[in-house]
Amino acid sequence: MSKAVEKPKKVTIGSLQKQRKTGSPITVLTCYDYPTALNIEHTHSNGGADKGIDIALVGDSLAFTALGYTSTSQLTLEEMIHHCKAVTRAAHTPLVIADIPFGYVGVSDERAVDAAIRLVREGGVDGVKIEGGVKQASVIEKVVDAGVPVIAHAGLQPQRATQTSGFKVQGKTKASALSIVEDCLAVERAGAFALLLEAIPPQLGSYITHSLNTPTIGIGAGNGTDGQVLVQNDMLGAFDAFKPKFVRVFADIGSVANEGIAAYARSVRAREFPSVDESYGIDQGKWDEIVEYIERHRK
Ligand SMILES: Nc1nc(=O)c2c([nH]1)NC[C@@H]1CN(c3ccc(C(=O)N[C@@H](CCC(=O)O)C(=O)O)cc3)CN21
Ligand SMILES: CC(C)C(=O)C(=O)O
Ligand SMILES: [Mg+2]
Repeated sequence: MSKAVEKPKKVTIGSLQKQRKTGSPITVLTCYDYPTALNIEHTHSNGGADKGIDIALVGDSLAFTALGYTSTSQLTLEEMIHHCKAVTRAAHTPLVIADIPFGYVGVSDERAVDAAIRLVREGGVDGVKIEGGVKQASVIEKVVDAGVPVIAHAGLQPQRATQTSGFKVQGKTKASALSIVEDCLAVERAGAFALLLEAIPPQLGSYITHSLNTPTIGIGAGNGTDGQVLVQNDMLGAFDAFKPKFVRVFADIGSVANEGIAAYARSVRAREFPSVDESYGIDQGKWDEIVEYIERHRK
């Protein structure tokens, strides 16, 4: 008897908490559209939770990587929803989380809650990510109360890059490290189900991970967090406008794509493409009859 192909089991908040308890690292990767979501779904072809990419993050980094903006603050909620729809058509097994774009948190609780609900209802995502700490704890609580699971994002907060004078490592002084620890404790108390830590020293990443009961996911936060996240275009060599220190290129599809496109252009110019096999041929006798017919009838 042939073994039935088992549908992979959907990742859940519960399975992520179990991974933290058992020390099985949580894998997170950004994705922005249907093909990048298919890449992530494909990692589950041999299993489910705990096997492939656990969380697909529709990050507002798509402003840079998918839309060519020069800042994430240019990204609208409508654009984010459009990308979430494409992602959720392909990503069925991972938990899918969307960044709430710039301009929706810190204005009024209602504005943030409405944005979170639209991302779930229209974008089809499972939850949202909110940058912030102590000051954003109450809005995180409101979003959670509205029924939308939240990942909090502390340390370097790219939506505040202008206020922090650029994409700079955080938590290198006593005051800064303390304020990040306070942020993490506050968002955990507010009900965030996971915590993303960006661009902090590895010791601080481990310290926070030991201080919380909530799973931590690091990007440039060292090897002591419960999980890791990278931007898919960065780790596939498909984005080079800037390259943070924490990026490792695991496969260079950017150069493969460039080489392929250049080879296509060369083949067209050399009239080497298309070949006979790549054309819809008919035999010459038939064509001769067609030409004769056309010549007789054309005006
Ligand atoms: N493509 C992409 N990758 C990312 O990792 C990313 C985005 N976009 N957009 C949103 C934020 C912005 N991020 C960034 C961007 C740049 C640096 C960077 O170049 N950092 C310097 C350190 C600067 C300093 O500490 O003075 C580095 O060398 O890593 C870090 C994080 C992370 N996120
Ligand atoms: C870099 C990750 C954590 C993110 O927030 C994004 O992709 O927007
Ligand atoms: Mg982001």
